[in-house]
Amino acid sequence: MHTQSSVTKEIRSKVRNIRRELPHEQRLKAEHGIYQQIKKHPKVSSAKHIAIFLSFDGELNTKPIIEYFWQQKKSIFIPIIHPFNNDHMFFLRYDEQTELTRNRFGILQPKLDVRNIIPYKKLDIIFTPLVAFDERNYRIGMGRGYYDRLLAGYQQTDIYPIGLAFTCQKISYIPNQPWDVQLPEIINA
Ligand SMILES: Nc1nc2c(c(=O)[nH]1)N(C=O)[C@@H](CNc1ccc(C(=O)N[C@@H](CCC(=O)O)C(=O)O)cc1)CN2
Ligand SMILES: Nc1ncnc2c1ncn2[C@@H]1O[C@H](COP(=O)(O)OP(=O)(O)OP(=O)(O)O)[C@@H](O)[C@H]1O
Repeated sequence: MHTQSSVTKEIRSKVRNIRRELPHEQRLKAEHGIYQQIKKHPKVSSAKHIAIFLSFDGELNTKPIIEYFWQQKKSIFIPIIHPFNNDHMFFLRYDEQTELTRNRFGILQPKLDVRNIIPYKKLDIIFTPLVAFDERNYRIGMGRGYYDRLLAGYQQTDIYPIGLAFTCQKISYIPNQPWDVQLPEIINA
C-alpha cells in the first residue's frame, strides 16, 4: 500500500534529482529570472530584515542575491541548526565578515554566536527553500519539518514567506499533511 508519506518521499527523491541535474545553461537563465523578480518585488524592497539560505543540493544559487541585499544595506539572516535540539533551527546575522562552518547536513551556516541571533518575529521576509511545490503553493521540503514548524501561524505575524525554486520543481499536486504550510508566493523561473 502507498501511504501518503511514501508518496512524499518518492516525490522528494525524484525532484531532488531533477534539481541537481538541471543543465548549467538552463540553471543560469532561471537564476537570472529569479533574481530579477526578487529585485523588483515591493515587499522585498521595503524589507529590512531578510532571512535566506545558503544553497546546497542543487538549490538555486542565492549568493548573488545576498550580495545585492548587502549593497542595499539590508540585514541578512541564515538558518542554523540548534546545536542540542536538532529539530530546531534559528536565524543568525550574515554579513561579509561572518565565518561559516558546515552543519551536520554539509550546509554552510554562520558560526554560533548568540549576539547574532535574531528573534524570528523580527524577520520581514523569509525566503523559504523547498524541494517541490504545486499549483496551490503547498511545498515539500527536505523532510525534517524545519520550515513547517517555523512558518506555522505566520499569518498571525507580519512575516511574509516567499518560496524560491526552479520551475522544474513544480508538480501538479502535493498530497498535503495537516501541518503543511501553504506559501503566499513562490518565486520561480
Ligand atoms: N540551503 C538550505 N538550508 C537549509 C534547509 C534547506 O532546505 N536548504 N533546510 C530546510 O529544512 C534546513 C536543513 N534541512 C535538512 C533536512 C534534511 C537533510 C538531509 O539531507 N537529510 C538526509 C539525511 C541526513 C541525516 O539525517 O544526517 C537525507 O534525507 O538523505 C538536509 C537538510 C536548514 N537549512
Ligand atoms: N507544525 C508542526 N508541529 C509539529 N511537528 C511538525 C510540524 N510541522 C512538521 N512537523 C513534523 O516534521 C516532520 C517532517 O515534516 P515534512 O515531511 O512535511 O517536512 P518538509 O516540509 O519536507 O520539510 P521542511 O519543512 O524541513 O522543509 C513530520 O513528521 C511532522 O510530524
